[in-house]
Amino acid sequence: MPLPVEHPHATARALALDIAARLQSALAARGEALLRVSGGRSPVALFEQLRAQPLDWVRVSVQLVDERQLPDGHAERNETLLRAHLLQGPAAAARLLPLDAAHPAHAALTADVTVLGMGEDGHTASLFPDAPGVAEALRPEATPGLVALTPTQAPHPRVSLNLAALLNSRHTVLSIAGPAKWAVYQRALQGARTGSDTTLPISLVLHHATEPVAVWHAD
Ligand SMILES: O=C(O)[C@H](O)[C@@H](O)[C@H](O)[C@H](O)COP(=O)(O)O
Repeated sequence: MPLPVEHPHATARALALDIAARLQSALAARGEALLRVSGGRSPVALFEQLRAQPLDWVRVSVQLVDERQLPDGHAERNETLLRAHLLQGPAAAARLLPLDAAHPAHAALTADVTVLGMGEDGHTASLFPDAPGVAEALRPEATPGLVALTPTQAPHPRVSLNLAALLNSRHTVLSIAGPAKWAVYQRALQGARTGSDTTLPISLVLHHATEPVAVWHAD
């Protein structure tokens, strides 16, 4: 397991600049780029910094790592958040790849950058430790794909990329804020050193990543 690279006292602007530089390199190398992002509440500031970056957005695809199973346009859908805060201004030209069973190939793509969030229960994307069926979704050797999961402690049934799909990324960012999430990350890192901690799904990302995960921690 490569040790994570930690960025303490992180700002949304510094993370946006780092991500934009990586997308720019991908565009230069391959002519297109895939950015995977999380939903939840935390990424709004990042999205607003990122959308203003001078990239050739028309060649950038964006995909969520998870979605709440709610009607289109619902305020609690991650896509609604993404459209309101990232796919605006220059970034409105980016292509949003749907995250649904009708497009299984999208879940198997290699991302250039994946931005993960984390809950205080150690979940990432919608891989909640208490969700029935999560063990299969957390098998690193599973075929990269989409899973349907229903957490018991969080609202809404979800669809999520499985661990194998999340790991399919040239660069992985874990973006967290506040002391409580920092403490959970520290526990997950401890577990990642042994590889046995399936109670904190983020620990498995840290353990199985083949490149160092970049941990951006805002105070
Ligand atoms: O749909 C979701 O809920 C997310 O993708 C999820 O994995 C999120 O990143 C964490 O729950 C952190 O969420 P907050 O940013 O709201 O704390």
